Amino acid sequence: MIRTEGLTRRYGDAVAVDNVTLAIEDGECVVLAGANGSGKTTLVRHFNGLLEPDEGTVEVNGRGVGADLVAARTAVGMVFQEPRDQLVAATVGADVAFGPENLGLARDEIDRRVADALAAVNLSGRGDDRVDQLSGGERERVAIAGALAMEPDHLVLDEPFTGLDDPARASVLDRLRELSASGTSVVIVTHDLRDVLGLADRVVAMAEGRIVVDGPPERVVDSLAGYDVRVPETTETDVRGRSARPPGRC
Ligand SMILES: Nc1ncnc2c1ncn2[C@@H]1O[C@H](COP(=O)(O)OP(=O)(O)OP(=O)(O)O)[C@@H](O)[C@H]1O
Repeated sequence: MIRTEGLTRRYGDAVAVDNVTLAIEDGECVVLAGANGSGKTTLVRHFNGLLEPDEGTVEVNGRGVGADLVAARTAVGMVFQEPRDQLVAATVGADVAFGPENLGLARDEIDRRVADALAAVNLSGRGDDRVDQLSGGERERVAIAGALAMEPDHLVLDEPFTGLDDPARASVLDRLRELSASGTSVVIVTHDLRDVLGLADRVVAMAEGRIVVDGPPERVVDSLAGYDVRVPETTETDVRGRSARPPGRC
């Protein structure tokens, strides 16, 4: 579980996250929505200790994040909006293998994870491609694969679908659904719910650093309109489609 209690974070005098208390259960698929500047990224950067709260606490799996940063970063995988900054190796395969190698895993296990992760982002067979020759969307997919290969307890993706084509997006969404079903919590940060609303167990919306909406999509979708987030035009169908799936799963 990821839990924040009274989390407040300021940049200078400006309050970016304002007294947020939030618990994300294992296996829960949460869409964290809100307009630009509402505090989404600032909030999730606390989940693995990239930021420290000015006030309040953050726990992952029952432990304070600041007490063991390595444990928090192993437990919480993150993919950010700017994937370029997250790629570290010359080739696709080496980049995705980088994290698992640092965990000290056996070669077979690393190879399995890399192959699984590349398949999940529709990049099977592209392990030898040079990272500097990839398109922006392909880099985004490599960054997602790198996070998947870590097999974290909790996975946070910040605007993960902007540069992905339809097949890659569908493939990643399928994998996220599988991960959630197997107990990984998935947090998708976005101001555009068109792809993800039908998959979420829960939608949390922020405005001006506070949580203003929190509930299952079918209950809260009508209240999202006032918060500058984009919802599917066929919301009714999507939400009904989602509710036909087993509860508590992405
Ligand atoms: N490094 C920073 N220095 C100063 N102010 C910042 C910094 N990062 C964010 N902010 C401010 O904090 C507030 C929340 O920003 P944040 O990036 O968390 O919002 P967001 O909801 O993720 O927005 P977006 O959808 O545009 O990514 C905004 O007013 C932003 O300008």
